[in-house]
Amino acid sequence: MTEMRKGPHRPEPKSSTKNLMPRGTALGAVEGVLAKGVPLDGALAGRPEWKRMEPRDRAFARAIASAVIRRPIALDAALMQVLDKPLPDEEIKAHLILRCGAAERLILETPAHAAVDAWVSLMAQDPNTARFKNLANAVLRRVVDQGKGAFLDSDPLEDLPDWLAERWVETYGEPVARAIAIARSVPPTLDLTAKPGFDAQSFADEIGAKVLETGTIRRPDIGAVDGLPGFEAGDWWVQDVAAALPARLLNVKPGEKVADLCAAPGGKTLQLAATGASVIAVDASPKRLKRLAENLERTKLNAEIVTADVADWTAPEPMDAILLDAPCSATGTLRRRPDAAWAKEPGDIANLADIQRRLLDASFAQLKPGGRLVYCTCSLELEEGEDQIAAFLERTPDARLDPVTADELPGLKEALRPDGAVRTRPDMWEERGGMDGFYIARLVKA
Ligand SMILES: C[S@@+](CC[C@H](N)C(=O)[O-])C[C@H]1O[C@@H](n2cnc3c(N)ncnc32)[C@H](O)[C@@H]1O
Repeated sequence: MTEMRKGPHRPEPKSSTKNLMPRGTALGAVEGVLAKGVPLDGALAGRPEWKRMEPRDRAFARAIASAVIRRPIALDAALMQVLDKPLPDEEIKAHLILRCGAAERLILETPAHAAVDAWVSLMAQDPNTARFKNLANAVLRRVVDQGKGAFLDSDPLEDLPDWLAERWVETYGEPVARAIAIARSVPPTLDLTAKPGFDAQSFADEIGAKVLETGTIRRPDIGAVDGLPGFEAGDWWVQDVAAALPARLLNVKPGEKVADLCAAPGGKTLQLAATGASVIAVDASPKRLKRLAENLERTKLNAEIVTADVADWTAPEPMDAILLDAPCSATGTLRRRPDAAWAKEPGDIANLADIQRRLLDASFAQLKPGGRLVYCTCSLELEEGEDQIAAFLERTPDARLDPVTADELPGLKEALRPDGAVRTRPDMWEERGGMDGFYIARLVKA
């Protein structure tokens, strides 16, 4: 997913005023996400005009929509400094237009002369909102001067669905929960994993990036990934710094028989295949496996692809090593997918934990004695991580935790739990742009 950030990679709207199409697209998408829980990608691509839009306008629409979805309540706090009273509850569309306009002014920092007329026109176009057009004009002209303080003071925890914010406060305590919410409130970095032997430092210098201690190449701006040098050659792939850890911690050696379970779209399969191991990639989704196959082709790496439910899959022979990246609530990735917060419900977590339990038992059964399994989820919820593994160890006498050591996590000791499992959080490496929240445990079979 690409999205606009401030700085040199920021796509500007094609004309300074009245560029209505991308703004109208953003408005429709925000409505889909916040009111109906539709994923942002689907809400944007589902707009009839999407196919006709130029990449620049698409990026602009996505940037506005993402900005609103990250900070809806903070934007309301700013608007309330200018409005005499809130809009009536039923004026959903007018409210969303004000939020979108305020996001452009306050977050994307579009000057009033380039943004306000367009939002006033969108307000005027719809007979249901037309009577708010003068209000929109006045509010969006003044929202920076009068509302910026309230925007900056607003608590990012309030921009999350209540049940999720409450959960994080209960699990991690309020200061950490707030730090996680702050990490979600700004656009993420571009993180790349390179093939072994690739000159990551020269590449990083070329694209204005840094090589982090764990080997990930990180650039502050996402920009257009397929335009970067080395994309066609398949020298690297997009992968969050924390998402790159599980495959590394499996310590795969050339020639080993390795299964990547729940593999698609394949970031971790590529890492495993690049070690020279013999890799089987299993996933239940043919559509996602197609992307995995394309990724293997682009990077010129090899893995056997199997379409199957991991709960029913039997390995052709006992495996030396297994990576299980189980389906999860993905609450650790909300800084990359801020819209996903509205697509979840509290009950999802118990259902997913149940699926993870079954997949974990089935996966462990495919290991040879002495084999190792890395279990991971990109979730911040204990039921999908710490609690899941504690229960597994209790019911599985031939399993033990193989503690990860501090030198396996260069620069990231804070992610090491006392028991040797790993817990990353979006607020870790905050000054460098954070990371996805992952739980990772390495298990060994007796
Ligand atoms: C977290 S994603 C995997 C991401 C992937 N490992 C990567 O690094 O690109 C979870 C995957 O599990 C797959 N999945 C969900 N339930 C499954 C099941 N019962 N059997 C096999 N795959 C399943 C989904 O299709 C999805 O691709």
